Amino acid sequence: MSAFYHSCRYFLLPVLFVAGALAAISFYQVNLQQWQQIIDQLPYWLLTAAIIIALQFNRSRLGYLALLLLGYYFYSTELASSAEQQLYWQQILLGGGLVISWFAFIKDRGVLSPHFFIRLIGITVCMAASFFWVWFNTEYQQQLDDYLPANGQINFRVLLPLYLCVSLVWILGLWRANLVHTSIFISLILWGAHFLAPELVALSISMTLLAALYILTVLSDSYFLAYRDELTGLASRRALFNLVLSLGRKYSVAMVDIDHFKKFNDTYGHDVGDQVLKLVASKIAAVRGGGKAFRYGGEEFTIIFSRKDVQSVLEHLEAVREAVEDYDIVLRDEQRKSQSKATRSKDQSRNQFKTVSVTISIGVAEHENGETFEQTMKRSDQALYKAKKKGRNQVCS
Ligand SMILES: Nc1nc2c(ncn2[C@@H]2O[C@H](COP(=O)(O)OP(=O)(O)OP(=O)(O)O)[C@@H](O)[C@H]2O)c(=O)[nH]1
Repeated sequence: MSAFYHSCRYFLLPVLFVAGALAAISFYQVNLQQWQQIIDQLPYWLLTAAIIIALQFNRSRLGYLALLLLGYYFYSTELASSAEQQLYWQQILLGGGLVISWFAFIKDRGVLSPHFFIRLIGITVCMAASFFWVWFNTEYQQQLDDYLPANGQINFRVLLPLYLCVSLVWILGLWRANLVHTSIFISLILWGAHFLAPELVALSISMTLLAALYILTVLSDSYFLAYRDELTGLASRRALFNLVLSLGRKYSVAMVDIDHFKKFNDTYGHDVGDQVLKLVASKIAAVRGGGKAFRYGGEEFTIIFSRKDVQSVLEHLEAVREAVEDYDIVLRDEQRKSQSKATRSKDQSRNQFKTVSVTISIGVAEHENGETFEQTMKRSDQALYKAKKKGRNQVCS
């Protein structure tokens, strides 16, 4: 998966999705008014659900964020008068912004662990820092105005840390795109918008959206963990057996195995073996003819062709075999990281990149009437064994 595709899928897409939802809500705002009472209660229910689900699936950062948002929603709708909120809006905006941003940089940890106290201390420090920052800027406003350029007005100066946080979290989101991070980034934007442009989105709407986003993030992340192979990004064996339940009578199963992979691992090391597995997996995933690729386990892959007989899939499997055979894999030289820049450019000029290549063997079988999936798979395994015995790097049926 290219880095661009990755950041589109895990960062830009959710951001656009939330922006689209907000646009739709503001478009239908008039129609929603009759549901106002329910909408005002929704954040309580959904944020509570988000806390339970996030903690259940060990996504502690989203759990804590949902808890803090729930607390803030209760404070602003039930506890504080609007005069009190006006008085401390900068501190709360800045403190909340710092907390949300800090969450983007830490890891999910167990709730019942010493990390819980570290999170509490962190939240307290963020709030204290924001109170101090606002006090400092107000107290020394005159002196700061004298020394700083004209655009260093009080509001801009007070909120400067927030702007920096948004930029940092945004950059981190593009670089390390994942759904939890994107949810944190969106929380930061909606948090800022609530204070700086309150007319844009009602608090109940933004809280409801965030709670829904957290729940979706946790559930889809967990689905991904269960059904995707972490190393190659292919669907996992569990996903394969899920798909089997929906297969009709006509399908073909191909088993793919990298040739002499043990020797490869022994020669180049397990890390390089992992790199090669990833690259081979990307070639297998590109199979045409409606094939769906899975990592079966180790260096074995399975391709399922629904509604296809063996004769019609052979050319596509042959194309995959050729693609792997023709692929010169350039190895990342781990030593290069520790070399000086000068040595590295000398190495490059001597063209010292190491390239390797591997081959794969494939066995394929077609489902026959009365057979279970396991039996068809066993026959494709036997065909794979035949391919290995005949000298490897070929497709057998
Ligand atoms: N690097 C790496 N190696 C793996 C992984 N999973 C399995 N392997 C290795 O794959 C190798 C499989 O070797 P074998 O099943 O003996 O077969 P082979 O060497 O590929 O030989 P043939 O199948 O007979 O061509 C073992 O050395 C495993 O350690 C993995 O995730 N990463």
